[in-house]
Amino acid sequence: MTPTFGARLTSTFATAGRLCVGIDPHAYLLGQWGLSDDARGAREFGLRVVEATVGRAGIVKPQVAFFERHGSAGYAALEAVLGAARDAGLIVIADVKRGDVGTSVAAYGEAWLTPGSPLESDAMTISAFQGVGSIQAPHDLATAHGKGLFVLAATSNPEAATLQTATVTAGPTAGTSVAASIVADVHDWNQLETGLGSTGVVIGATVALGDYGITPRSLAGTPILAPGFGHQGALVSDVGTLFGGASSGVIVSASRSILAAGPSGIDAAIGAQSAEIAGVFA
Ligand SMILES: O=C(O)c1cc(=O)[nH]c(=O)n1[C@@H]1O[C@H](COP(=O)(O)O)[C@@H](O)[C@H]1O
Repeated sequence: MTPTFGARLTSTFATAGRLCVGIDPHAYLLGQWGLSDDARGAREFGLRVVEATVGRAGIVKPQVAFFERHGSAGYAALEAVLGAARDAGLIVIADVKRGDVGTSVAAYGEAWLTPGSPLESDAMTISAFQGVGSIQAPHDLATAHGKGLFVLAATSNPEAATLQTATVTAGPTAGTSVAASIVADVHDWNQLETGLGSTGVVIGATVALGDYGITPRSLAGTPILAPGFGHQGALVSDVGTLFGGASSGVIVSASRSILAAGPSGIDAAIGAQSAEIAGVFA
């Protein structure tokens, strides 16, 4: 039987740690790396990051936007990077942040989570701001194939707080914040699994859970993709303060702070970041 995504994540935490290396080929980074700002540059950049991650961390997160900038050639580059990462045994989280009415988001799920699809990944980021019910089809598809979802809840960008702390006025989660409501619905899904579930949430390491009314207990069994470390200012040493009892589900995600090391320094940068995280979680 195919292992669940939650089970794969649990064993990756044990064997390779919980660093997620973001693959974000910003134009300025391609320049710093001596690469062209085109699909070929993005491909070489992505493949080099994958190579550097193998043996030093277990998870990568290609940010699809930086490949999409280059059109269809960028997508071909992305396919090569996704394939190389999956062939190397890394967990690949496609950072696509898709969201739409259910029938359309179902097709997004098929694109990123169907085994054998050109863009096959192990998990995708997804938006439930059209209602958690709108992502039921990708959830079911993910479950069927041992894949995962990471649902945006409390994102790292400061301008998101006004909307994400707004109060839900109807339904079973009435009275909670939008972010806490999403966390609660995801928690319900994960109760159907034992151990770490396969549906995660995205909670920025730059936010305070209390400001959103999110309790560590409501995150039990839910993987947490936590971007915001490094360039956006969050410190790995603060994980315990930020996530408390929910820390065991945290994936520490960083992109620019690692990628800025350049092609010759990236191996050491990933190794050092992994070691720091291992020290904090020891
Ligand atoms: O889903 C994400 O990964 C994400 C969610 C969020 O709330 N904030 C956030 O920064 N991200 C992504 O995480 C990465 C952060 O990059 P750095 O700030 O360079 O580490 C980018 O690819 C963002 O798109």
